[in-house]
Amino acid sequence: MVSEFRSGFVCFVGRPNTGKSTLTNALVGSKIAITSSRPQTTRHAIRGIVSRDDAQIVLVDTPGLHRPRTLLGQRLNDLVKDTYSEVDVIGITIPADEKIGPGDRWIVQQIKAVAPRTKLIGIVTKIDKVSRDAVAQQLVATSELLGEDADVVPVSAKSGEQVGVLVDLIVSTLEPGPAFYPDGELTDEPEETLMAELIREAALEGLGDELPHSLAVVIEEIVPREGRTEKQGELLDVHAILYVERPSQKGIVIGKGGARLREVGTAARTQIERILGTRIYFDLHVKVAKDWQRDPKQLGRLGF
Ligand SMILES: Nc1nc2c(ncn2[C@@H]2O[C@H](COP(=O)(O)OP(=O)(O)OP(=O)(O)O)[C@@H](O)[C@H]2O)c(=O)[nH]1
Repeated sequence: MVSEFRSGFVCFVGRPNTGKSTLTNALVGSKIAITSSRPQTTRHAIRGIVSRDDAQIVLVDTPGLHRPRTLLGQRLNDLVKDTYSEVDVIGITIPADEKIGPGDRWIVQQIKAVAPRTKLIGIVTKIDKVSRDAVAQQLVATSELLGEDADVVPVSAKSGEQVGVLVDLIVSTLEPGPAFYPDGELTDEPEETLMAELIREAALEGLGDELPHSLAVVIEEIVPREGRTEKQGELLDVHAILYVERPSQKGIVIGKGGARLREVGTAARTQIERILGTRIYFDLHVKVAKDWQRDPKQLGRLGF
């Protein structure tokens, strides 16, 4: 019997340095863990996609949860908590080589309070760093921390040991559902797609239903700015075109005196700089591509 296709959203949560990023990369494989598309169900960045014949796991990024000291910290935490209740599975990362402490307990408490129905998996990371006995002890401690309902799995993202077991476990906890990304592939040009998608998202922000299917963004060129000193850091000049279907839509996207387009650029730039860690200068243009939605050649050119 062929089992039903399963899919869902997963995020890794844990104290800093517990191996979340390394694990993400190990799961996603060589294709780097940046991608662009954000499905409707979550407002948070996708870090990677694990695609198999029988399942698709979408790894969602969350900034870390911190003990809030400021109002801004509180707001950030609220955002993170939204993610906890939106995802299907939360993997709590506990390093094998460090004792479970108040920081771990606080995170688990928060998650259980905010997202009581989200499935938890305890992931004991970095098992290559300690003895088998120490791993076993940490598994027991993690199980006590999370409660009986939670599965606990040991893994080394570095050696790859148990990575497949973790994927199997995650898949087994997901509900039947479709692949969110049809071919399951991450693009070979993740940065371009990411930029295009974030610009598109920013341009659609706050607009009604009319525009969404009529807007495509093409990154024409990414050019490193010359003459930057090491101290200034890299700056990328990014030339992008926003294609709309009708002249009336062009006005909407550009806004009065270009105000809206500038906002779009700023919003997308802020996000992209955060994700890529590189400064960006956007040169955005809006063009009308008549009836492109019905023209297969145009569609192809625009990456649809
Ligand atoms: N030996 C070993 N080291 C690991 C493993 N996974 C991660 N590390 C190391 O642990 C450190 C932290 O790993 P990250 O993946 O950056 O941890 P993180 O949880 O994403 O950290 P933050 O981004 O600070 O939250 C890095 O130096 C990794 O190389 C592992 O399986 N084995």
